[in-house]
Amino acid sequence: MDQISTFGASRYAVRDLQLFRDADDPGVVAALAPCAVIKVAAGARVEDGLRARLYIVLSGSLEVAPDAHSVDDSGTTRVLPGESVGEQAVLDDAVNLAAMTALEDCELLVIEPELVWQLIDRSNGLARNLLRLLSFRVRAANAQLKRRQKLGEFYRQLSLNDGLTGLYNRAWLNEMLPKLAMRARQDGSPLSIVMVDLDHFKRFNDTHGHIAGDAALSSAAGVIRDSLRPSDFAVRYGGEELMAVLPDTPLGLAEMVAERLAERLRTAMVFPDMRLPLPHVTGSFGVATLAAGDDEHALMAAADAALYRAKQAGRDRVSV
Ligand SMILES: Nc1nc2c(ncn2[C@@H]2O[C@H](COP(=O)(O)OP(=O)(O)OP(=O)(O)O)[C@@H](O)[C@H]2O)c(=O)[nH]1
Repeated sequence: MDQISTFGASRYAVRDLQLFRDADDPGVVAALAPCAVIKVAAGARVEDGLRARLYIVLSGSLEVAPDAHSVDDSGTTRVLPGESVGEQAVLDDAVNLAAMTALEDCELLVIEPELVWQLIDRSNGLARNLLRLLSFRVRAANAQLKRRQKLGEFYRQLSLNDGLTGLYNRAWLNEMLPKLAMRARQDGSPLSIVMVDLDHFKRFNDTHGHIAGDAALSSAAGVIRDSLRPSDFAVRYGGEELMAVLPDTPLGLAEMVAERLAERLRTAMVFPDMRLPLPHVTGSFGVATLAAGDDEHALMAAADAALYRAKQAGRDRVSV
């Protein structure tokens, strides 16, 4: 990163610099003449020290990562001849955290911050160009932020869904059931749940293999998902334990929903592949409704107790 010349003695002209477009009056040209032109070899970092400076690429190209501490390289920009980097750090007098690396041998014009301010005072054209550039940068940063938010939301959704069945998972239940219970208490609306435990599933796995077991689980999950209203939720909260969460649903209606699920499960097909039809699986169902003054733990315990009764009574049935 050696100084090889001054701008005035170099082969470059002020009109080629984007920031100085329509702002190349003789005063500006004279002020820029003593500024350093440096050479940076391909692959080398532009070492800015602790002082922000304005750099304008005269030849070659730079890659700029927004923050030298950032680990991901999404959001890096390529700065081409005539374009500048570092103007924001100069304006707010901050240390330039951007990591600048030469993509090929480069020549850069270096403008010290004091001179940038003097030039802004002197040239309306430069001030206008700077404002335009900053406005463009703000828009680009906002767009990137939006993209990241969307990506974050995508991964959040992913973390709340079960990979095998696509149903909501235990993390979802832990986050959402307390909220649904609180809303039900506040609104005075009934909240019911139906716990489903597949019957003799260990035997099914042992007889037909784990892959067939996975297919049976997916089939059962599909039955639940496809049988509910859009406002209900289907959850896989354990290995072979599924649940329907039914807001605004009193106990009697929840029991009917459970009966419908039991019936559909009895007849649902399980196909791990097209050559091997498998026996149907059945489930035991425990239904409960949030009682006045109770919380989600009491609701889960009530449904669990009902499920236990369904198992004890011979499985493949609904208990309240
Ligand atoms: N294939 C498959 N099996 C699972 C999965 N998660 C849990 N299981 C199996 O589910 C079985 C549950 O067995 P148990 O809890 O003993 O109950 P069960 O055999 O269904 O008997 P009952 O509940 O009393 O009717 C175990 O063998 C688990 O390995 C899964 O993701 N895929």
